[in-house]
Amino acid sequence: MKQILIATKNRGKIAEFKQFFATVNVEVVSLLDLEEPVPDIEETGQTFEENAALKAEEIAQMFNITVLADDSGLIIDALDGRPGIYSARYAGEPTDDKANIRKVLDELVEVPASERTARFICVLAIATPGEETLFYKGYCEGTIRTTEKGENGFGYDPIFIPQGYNQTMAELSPEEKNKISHRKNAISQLEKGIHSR
Ligand SMILES: O=c1nc[nH]c2c1ncn2[C@H]1C[C@H](O)[C@@H](COP(=O)(O)OP(=O)(O)OP(=O)(O)O)O1
Ligand SMILES: [Mg+2]
Repeated sequence: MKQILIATKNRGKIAEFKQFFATVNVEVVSLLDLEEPVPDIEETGQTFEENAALKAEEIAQMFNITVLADDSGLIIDALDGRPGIYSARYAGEPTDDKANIRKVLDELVEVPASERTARFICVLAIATPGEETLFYKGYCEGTIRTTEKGENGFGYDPIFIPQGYNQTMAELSPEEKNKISHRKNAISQLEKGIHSR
């Protein structure tokens, strides 16, 4: 079976990529599967693209193979786009999903339902040594609840209601999330060969 190395340590992302790539018979290998642990890559970029490229290119160089990386996050209009590229470390490091959710909900306490619009973004970077890195982008529009709900998924899923739904992303089954998510939409661009830069 063909394999793809994905430069991530996020178990939520890994589970989703396993589902996507199973449909085309590609086995997903992540940084958690390697015998030699790789150090965390510092996400020093100012954009999702820069951080996705940092992760993909560093691991591609390390193993001299093609590598896929995912940099993603939540963009909230009422917070001027925050947490944005800081989504994972919004409440500090090490990353704590529940603390991140609490911080977002605290910052939105005064914000009425009609102004709680947001979107998830996913930028995929594919790096091959000696070649130009390719980027694919996907979004998922929605709104932010005032409390958490649901146990599935990861990250900000328990407070994000996708447009057209009345459940949170964390109440959807993995299959349902994978039909509408920002990650799915980025993968679709990849499959169609529509790179964003
Ligand atoms: O589908 C999602 N559902 C809920 N939350 C999500 C999703 N997708 C990204 N997110 C949040 C989680 C994390 O707070 C940040 C990603 O940060 P990001 O640096 O790309 O990933 P990460 O540090 O968890 O793993 P890694 O860098 O090893 O791939 O956005
Ligand atoms: Mg990260």
